Amino acid sequence: MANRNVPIPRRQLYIGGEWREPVKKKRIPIINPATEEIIGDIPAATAEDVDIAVEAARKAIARDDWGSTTGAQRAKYLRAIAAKVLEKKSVLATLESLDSGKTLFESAADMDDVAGCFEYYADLAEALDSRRKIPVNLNSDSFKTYVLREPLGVVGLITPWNYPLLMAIWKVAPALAAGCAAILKPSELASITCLELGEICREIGLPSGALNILTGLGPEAGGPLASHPHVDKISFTGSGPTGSKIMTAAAQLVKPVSLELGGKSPIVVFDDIDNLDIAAEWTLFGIFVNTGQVCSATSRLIVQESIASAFLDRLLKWTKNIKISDPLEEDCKLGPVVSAGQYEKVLKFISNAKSEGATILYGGERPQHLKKGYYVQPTIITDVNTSMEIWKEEVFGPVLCVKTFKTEEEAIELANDTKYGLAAAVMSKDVKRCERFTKAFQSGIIWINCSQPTFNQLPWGGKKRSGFGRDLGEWGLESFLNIKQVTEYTSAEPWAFYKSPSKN
Ligand SMILES: NC(=O)C1=CN([C@@H]2O[C@H](COP(=O)(O)OP(=O)(O)OC[C@H]3O[C@@H](n4cnc5c(N)ncnc54)[C@H](O)[C@@H]3O)[C@@H](O)[C@H]2O)C=CC1
Ligand SMILES: C[N+](C)(C)CCCC(=O)O
Ligand code: NA
Repeated sequence: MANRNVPIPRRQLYIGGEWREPVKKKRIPIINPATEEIIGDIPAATAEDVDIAVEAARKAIARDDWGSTTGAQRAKYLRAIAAKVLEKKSVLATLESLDSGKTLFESAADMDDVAGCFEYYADLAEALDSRRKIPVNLNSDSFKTYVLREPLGVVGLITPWNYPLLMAIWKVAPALAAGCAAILKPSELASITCLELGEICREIGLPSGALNILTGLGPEAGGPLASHPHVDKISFTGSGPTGSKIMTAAAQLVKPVSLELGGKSPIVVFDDIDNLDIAAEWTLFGIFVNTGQVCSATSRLIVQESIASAFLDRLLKWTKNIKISDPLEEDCKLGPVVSAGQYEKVLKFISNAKSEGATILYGGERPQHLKKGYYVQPTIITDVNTSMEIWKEEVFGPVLCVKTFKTEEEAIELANDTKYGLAAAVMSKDVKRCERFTKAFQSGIIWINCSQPTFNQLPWGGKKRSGFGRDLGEWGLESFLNIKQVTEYTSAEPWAFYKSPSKN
């Protein structure tokens, strides 16, 4: 087992390049979901701190050392952060696991992804220098013009607990690459690694105020950020109801938002697959990785009737093989869910499914061998119909529900039978069929013969109730840029729209 005695640093808010005690001096306990113990605390920002942070961010933009940087200069900062993340990888990964319950293997992989994301946006920041000013030919003798891409300004980044540092970095890295000044508000359920990012920024000498980190409760710290008149954009990842509140607050000021809001994504498995085990493993990974707390989790298995019983049989064998333990234990593949609230919520979804007439084929309870911690067995639910809660609502836990189909048309209808539209997966060796599904799926992310692999280069986001806007790729950078057209009258002749008074 990894060292669980990694000390939890006691931090303050990171504002204007310094650690600063919250104005109201409040703190929130940190709970380790594997032990239910309080292992430290984080500062709790309120509206007063949001004001100070917004001011620090505005100053950063007004100062040459941040506001006048080239993309190449910002790329140096981003690469320095990436290098520090890798240098501190083992401590950061342990802290992430202690805070969120994520397996140590996954936390370590997240830290690699965090560093990779900073490096990717460092490249894009450099490329921005040559694409900052785009000439546009007007075919006009009287006008010349160009289009500028500039930083949008001060941006608020409100992020969830399921990938505490990684989800923050998906927004922080492009915001800094674009030249914005950012205020990050991570989730109160898992903020440790985001505060450590503050220490990294201090160590590498990121200009003060370019990134500010305000931990605290959603309504108390996130709310004032979303409604702040001097915050130019909010980028949010989290639940639908909170996304809707943020959009409502932002709408009062016509502040742009981008929202990434979970889903109930389908995985469709056809009987033409060559290898049941390969398909079974992807299906499992799609719902049990990170204990199912993934917005893009493929939580609805739609399997062709002809192979359903053989496939479920295989799924069960693989599921029974999943090691459930303290996330710091060697080879742990399923840790606890993040909090007591999430634990209750997941178990309630399971009991509601039972009372609505579904069958708990496997799991559904807390594992017998773990007396403490917010553990839930990997759970597979069958005899599901489309009016049940378990078919319709996002569980955000290790719970897969299963339906069978006969025809391709039926499979498409079931796949799209959801208010969400984040991701969708199809498993088939028929290339044409996979193309038909790619077109038919109503979502932003399509996986063919896999589920969940994610790349920095590719746009991440959904449609329908899964939100709008895209993180990652060039789209993630665009969302932090303002597009400015510059038009110049170059003719020596008068405009001659009005009658000239000198001709009276
Ligand atoms: N799509 C996704 O990636 C995620 C989905 N969820 C789903 O949401 C459920 C609730 O989890 P929560 O942690 O409560 O998610 P949440 O959506 O409430 O929290 C996400 C972020 O929003 C902040 N926030 C909360 N209320 C706010 C407000 N009024 N104004 C501004 N910011 C606010 C939170 O502090 C956190 O930083 C989960 O059970 C899960 O089903 C949760 C986290 C991530
Ligand atoms: C694809 N993965 C698992 C790396 C990240 C999913 C991000 C999310 O839950 O929003
Ligand atoms: Na925690």
